[in-house]
Amino acid sequence: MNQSKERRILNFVLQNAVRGDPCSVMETIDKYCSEKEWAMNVGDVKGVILDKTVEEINPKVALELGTYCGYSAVRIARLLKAGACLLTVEFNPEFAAIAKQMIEFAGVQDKVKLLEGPSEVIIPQLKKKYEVDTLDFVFVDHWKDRYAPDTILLQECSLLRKGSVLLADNIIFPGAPEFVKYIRNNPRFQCSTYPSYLEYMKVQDAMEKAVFLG
Ligand SMILES: CNc1ncnc2c1ncn2[C@@H]1O[C@H](/C=C/CNC(=O)c2cc(-c3ccc(F)cc3)cc(O)c2O)[C@H](F)[C@H]1O
Ligand SMILES: [Mg+2]
Repeated sequence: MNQSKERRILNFVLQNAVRGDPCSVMETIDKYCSEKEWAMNVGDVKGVILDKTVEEINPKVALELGTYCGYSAVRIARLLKAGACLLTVEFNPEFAAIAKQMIEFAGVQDKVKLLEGPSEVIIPQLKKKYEVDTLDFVFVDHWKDRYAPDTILLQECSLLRKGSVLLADNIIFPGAPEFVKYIRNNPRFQCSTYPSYLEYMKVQDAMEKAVFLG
């Protein structure tokens, strides 16, 4: 049966990127997805906003919702200090398998734990099963209609502490209107919007940063 786009992206990385070099993996994915086949990685433009947010927070424990091919997992993990870790959640087995190989090829596997399953199941397991106390940083990039319910679930599971930072992708395109309405009207979050561009396109997009006030 014919290969998936995600499999083609992984193969292009395995054949063209430098093993153990996260930047090389990111650049190679960006090259493939801007020149050959578009894919929904956060990309090299919004990726700089992600980088700056991660560097500012310097998280010990980070969570990502929606691993996809592992581009942003590699992007985040490369910036994590010794002893810090990224938990990334993906429920599509094919994507999870691809992301696992992508993360290992990039050499960041010691900083990343890929949790295969739906966020609504994994989030309530983070404390007991994955020994998480609270999350310092959450990158939200899965189904857009799940951003708000999962933000509520994170609070219900006491996974946010005063100062925890959420960064949500695609606030403009495809958009996450329920999330924006929820988070900007919620006195427990201090929100800021970062206008940018959709990955690999001259289309406006934005990221929303929301700091939990406790
Ligand atoms: C709901 N719970 C989940 N649990 C675990 N993994 C999940 C869950 N939900 C999804 N996943 C997993 O998270 C990923 C989903 C990413 C969704 N991302 C997008 O749709 C998305 C779309 C565009 C886009 C822009 C222009 C255009 F013309 C068409 C599309 C751009 C973007 O940057 C995006 O992030 C993965 F695929 C899915 O299995
Ligand atoms: Mg996205």
